[in-house]
Amino acid sequence: MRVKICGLTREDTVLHAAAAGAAYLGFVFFPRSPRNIDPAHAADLAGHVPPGLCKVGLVVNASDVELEALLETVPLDMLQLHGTETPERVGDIRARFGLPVMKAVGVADEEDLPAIADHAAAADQLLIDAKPPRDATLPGGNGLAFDWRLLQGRRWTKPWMLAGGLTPDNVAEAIGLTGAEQVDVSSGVESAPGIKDNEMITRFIAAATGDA
Ligand SMILES: O=C(O)c1ccccc1N[C@@H]1O[C@H](COP(=O)(O)O)[C@@H](O)[C@H]1O
Repeated sequence: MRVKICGLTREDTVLHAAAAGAAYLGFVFFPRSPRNIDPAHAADLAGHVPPGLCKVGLVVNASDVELEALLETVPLDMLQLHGTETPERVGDIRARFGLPVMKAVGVADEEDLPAIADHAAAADQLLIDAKPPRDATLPGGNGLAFDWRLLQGRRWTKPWMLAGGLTPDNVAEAIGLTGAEQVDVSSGVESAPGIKDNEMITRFIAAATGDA
C-alpha cells in the first residue's frame, strides 16, 4: 500500500507525513484552492522531503508556459493533472517535460469508467477521484466520495490510485471494496480547509496500511 498526502503547505506537516510513512507528498498549484502554494514556498518544502519519496505537483489545465515556470522552481518528481486534460495533452506534457504524469479522472457512475481506460494509454498513473458536482469551485479536494463498488473487479493497464472523500475512518473499507493498492487524501486529514492535522495523517496512513 502506497499513500499520498496531498495539499501540503507547512514544513512540520511534510516531515510528519514522511515519518508516518507516506510514499507521495502532493503540492497544489491552483489559486482557487485553500491548499494553493506558491512555487518558491513549495521549493523550500521540497528541500525537506527525504530522498525516495515522490514529490507530486498538482495542476489544473496548466499551459506549457506555466509548467515550465513551475518546474524551473520546484524539483518535482511527478505531475498530477487534475483538470480536463485530454489523453493527447497528457502525452504532450509527458514528452515535453520528461516527468511521469498521473491523470485524475472523475467518477460518479458507470458512464465515467471508459475515460479511465482512455487515459491509461497516455498517462503513467491514474488517479480515480469523485467527479466534482457541477457547481463546485474546485475540480477536486472536495471531500466527496463516490460509489466504490463501481471499481470492483476492474483492472487497468497502468497503476492507479483511489481518491475522493477518503478519511481515516473509511479508507480501509474503500481499499477492501476496490482493491486499491494506492490511496490519496487531502481534505480527509484536515481540521479545516487547507489545515492539515498531523494526528489524522498518522491515523489515515495506519488505517490504509493495516497498522491501525
Ligand atoms: O486539494 C485541492 O485543493 C485540489 C484542488 C484542485 C484539484 C484537486 C485537488 N485535490 C485532489 O482531489 C483529490 C480528492 O481530494 P479529497 O481527499 O476528497 O479532499 C485528491 O487527489 C487531491 O489530490
